Amino acid sequence: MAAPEELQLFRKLGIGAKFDTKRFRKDAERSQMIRAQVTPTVTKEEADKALDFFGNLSKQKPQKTTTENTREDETSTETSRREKSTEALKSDSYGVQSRKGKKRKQTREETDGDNSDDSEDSLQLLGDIKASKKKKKRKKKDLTVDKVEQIKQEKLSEFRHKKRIHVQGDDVPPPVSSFQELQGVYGIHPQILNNLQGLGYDQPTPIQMQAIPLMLQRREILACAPTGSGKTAAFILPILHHLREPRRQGFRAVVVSPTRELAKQTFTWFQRLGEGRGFRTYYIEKPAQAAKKFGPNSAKKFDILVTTPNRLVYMLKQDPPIISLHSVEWLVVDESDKLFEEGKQGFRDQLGFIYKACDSSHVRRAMFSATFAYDVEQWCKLNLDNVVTVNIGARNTAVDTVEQQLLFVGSESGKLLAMRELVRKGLTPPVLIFVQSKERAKELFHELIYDGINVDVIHADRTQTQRDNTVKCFRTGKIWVLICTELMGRGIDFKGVNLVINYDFPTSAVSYIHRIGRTGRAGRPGKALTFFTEDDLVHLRGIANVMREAGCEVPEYMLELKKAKRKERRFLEKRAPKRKSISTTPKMFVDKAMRKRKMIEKSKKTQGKTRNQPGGSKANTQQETGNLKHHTKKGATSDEPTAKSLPGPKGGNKRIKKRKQASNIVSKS
Ligand SMILES: Nc1ncnc2c1ncn2[C@@H]1O[C@H](COP(=O)(O)OP(=O)(O)OP(=O)(O)O)[C@@H](O)[C@H]1O
Repeated sequence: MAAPEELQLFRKLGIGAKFDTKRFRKDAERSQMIRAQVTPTVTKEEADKALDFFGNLSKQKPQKTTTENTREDETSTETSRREKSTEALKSDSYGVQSRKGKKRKQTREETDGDNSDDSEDSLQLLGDIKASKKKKKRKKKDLTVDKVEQIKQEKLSEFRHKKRIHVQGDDVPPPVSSFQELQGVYGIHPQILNNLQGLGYDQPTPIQMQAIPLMLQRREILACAPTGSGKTAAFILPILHHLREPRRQGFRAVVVSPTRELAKQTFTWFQRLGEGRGFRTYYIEKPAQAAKKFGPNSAKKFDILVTTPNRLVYMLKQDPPIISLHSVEWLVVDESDKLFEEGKQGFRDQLGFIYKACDSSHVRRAMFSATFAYDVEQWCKLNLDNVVTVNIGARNTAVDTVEQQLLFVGSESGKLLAMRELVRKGLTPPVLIFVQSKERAKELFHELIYDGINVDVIHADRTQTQRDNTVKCFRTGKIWVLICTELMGRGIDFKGVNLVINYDFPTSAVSYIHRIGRTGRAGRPGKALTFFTEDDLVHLRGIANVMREAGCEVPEYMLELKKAKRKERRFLEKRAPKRKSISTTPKMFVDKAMRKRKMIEKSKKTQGKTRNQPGGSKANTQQETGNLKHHTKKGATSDEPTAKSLPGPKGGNKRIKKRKQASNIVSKS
């Protein structure tokens, strides 16, 4: 600082002169020409520190250069944008929100973490703007990938929700929405897609959407989907894809079904869907015949085996075994809950035997059914490899395309009256009638055929040829009404069955679901009518519940009936109530009809023999063909009396009229 005398001299000399106080501010201040600026004694940092009660500022980074500031601004803008989009994602999800919430929170935490990282990096890399930008870009990309994945998952859940597909398991592949996708993603052979198109399969059904990709990824599955929803194609397609081409390696795929009729139907579907691919599918019709056919090496000609458990086990148990399952890559158990049943009616032991016989290290298993059983699920979870369960819709429900109705008929004789009343009003064929036993099937057949209805019957006592012919005639419309037992309850796909009549009440809700599932298939409409008497009250509640679930009106009292205990239900399932025999036709008429029929058959045989002598083999062939024609013409193929072999229509009609007058159906539904 200059002395005061010097300053005074400076002022005197400077009188009149113009002094640039701005330029020489310091000198002006020193000479006190202008007032010196007060420099704060406390710096900004010091002031801020004093106000920082929670010590936040101590964590603050040092001041940055302009460039750094700009970058930080960008980062904070980006952060807030990310936060905003995360918030947006959070608010637009529904079903996914709860599950994804945690992940989102984590993403946000990661995002926050990213920001601090960014700032630290920018400090470390002072001036190295390029490097910092690169890293930021990568992070931005990572985040976009996460977001895209998240949106994809949400869309997937939404799609599954819409199609009522419920899955349980790890790494479940996304469902496909079209068959074409299967070609794009999995390389399904175009010929198979052509075959699908030829069959009129435009869109996959929900079970096909999910089960096909799973099996194509060689995942073991337990699938449960409503009756008539296309489960057969859902397992046939992946099998055909995995087998690639025919090989001389022996059976590489085995499908086990509970009945011959179903096995034969599945065999036909393998041929239709695999047309043009050259696969050789074998259906065990007669084990003895198969034994001759296979020999030690000849079974190698075949690729796919479709069978019932008993036939296969019989062949496996021969010494040496007639058949080998060592090369099996796919074991499919159709109607799995039925095959898992224990005891006389079930096939659990046989299934166990087959399961063990498929001992290749890379064998995969798939279980399919329309109804769910807890023990099958538990078994699958314990024994299958990383199993995925697929359920379509609610478990153990009937399809809503079937209009269901219950009819109280008072007593056993009331059933026949109700049946005749239905015929009087007019039935639209084809119609399936379920009874509880083969004896009752025969009895009802005798009654209905007497009424002049185009009816036939199928049950376990009939020969294989008779059963096959009956099925064929019903499929082709030559028979309009088919009486059957539980044998036809599962899996059989008769196109366009118009009405299912439960003449005898089913002994369980599961049996009811399968029986009425013979109609209303593949989205078509159908009707189901169930007769009940007081003997059936114990099962009524269960079936009423199934009906209500499917949206049918059910009287409230049925739902309030006493619920049978689990043990009791199990017992009742296996034992249908004893019922009075179905008979209103006097025995005399039935016997007369039988005698007449036998006489006709006998005379035909003798005629055939005399006409064709001595050419024996030719004669037999002609006779077989002749018989077949005769049966199909009349719409009956059995050894039971046919419409024509019974007493003339006149007497029958009079009696029918009387019966009709007497019929008085009491309906409570
Ligand atoms: N994608 C599809 N598009 C059109 N029809 C189909 C499709 N898939 C299957 N179908 C038809 O639907 C009908 C029922 O199929 P399928 O017999 O496989 O049913 P399901 O689920 O096995 O029934 P169930 O439980 O009674 O055995 C068949 O006639 C079949 O041809």
